[in-house]
Amino acid sequence: MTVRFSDCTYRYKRRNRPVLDHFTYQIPEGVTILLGPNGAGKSTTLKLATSVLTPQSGRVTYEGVGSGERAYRRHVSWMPQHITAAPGLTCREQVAYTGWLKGMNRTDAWTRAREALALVNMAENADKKATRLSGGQLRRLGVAAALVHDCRVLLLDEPTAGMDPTQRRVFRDVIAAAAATKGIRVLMSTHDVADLAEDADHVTVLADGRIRYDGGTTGFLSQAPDGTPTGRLAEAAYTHFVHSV
Ligand SMILES: Nc1ncnc2c1ncn2[C@@H]1O[C@H](COP(=O)(O)OP(=O)(O)OP(=O)(O)O)[C@@H](O)[C@H]1O
Repeated sequence: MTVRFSDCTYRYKRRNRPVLDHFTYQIPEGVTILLGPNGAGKSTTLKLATSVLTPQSGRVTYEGVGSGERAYRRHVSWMPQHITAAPGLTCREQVAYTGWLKGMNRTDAWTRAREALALVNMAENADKKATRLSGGQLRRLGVAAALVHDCRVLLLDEPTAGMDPTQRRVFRDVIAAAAATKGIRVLMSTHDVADLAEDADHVTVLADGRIRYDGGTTGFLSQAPDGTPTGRLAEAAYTHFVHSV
């Protein structure tokens, strides 16, 4: 049960070339990182999957439900790039409020907000004002808000941008644990090739709107040239797929 792109073409207004041209893809199981150079089409792909954009031709579906339908958004959730702390609300209130906006009743939203915060290691901050969180904590609050209802697919567009290495590690551990606990699929774009590829289950590399690699992390790393130092395998494999095809 996943999000599928079937023969999708998307072109921005006033651009001759489509960003995605007859693009077919499905979000794999577990945690997938979406890599690609600037302008490759990662954000466009994620925006189509979130239903913010609609393809001019082709379809984006979850189990046959089109991305424009209300039911689609029950299964597919996303974290915005910029999380805003709601003034005056505690973390639990902010997450519960999101649940309520998504159609949950107040009691369920309140209970599930506590569970979602625990899932992202924020239980101890439940009663803290959201405006007092650090940047890394605020993104985890964003993940809790995205997970407050029972979604099956979670989309994240460069969620670790601007984080320091420690925050990045905490964040991706949280995502991996949440994905495993809830059995959801996660698609996460990133430029942090070096330290993320080794943690993901799956890697998709996009360049010029085309998929250059879509497979397991081990297969991805194995494409690094012989003799590449261990710490640089992901970067070397990425360079191979982006520049040699
Ligand atoms: N609103 C828009 N209007 C016109 N062109 C756009 C718009 N948004 C993106 N583009 C163009 O579409 C192409 C793909 O952009 P997209 O943001 O999907 O790439 P990306 O892989 O996410 O890039 P980055 O890594 O820089 O965020 C780029 O050439 C970009 O300039």
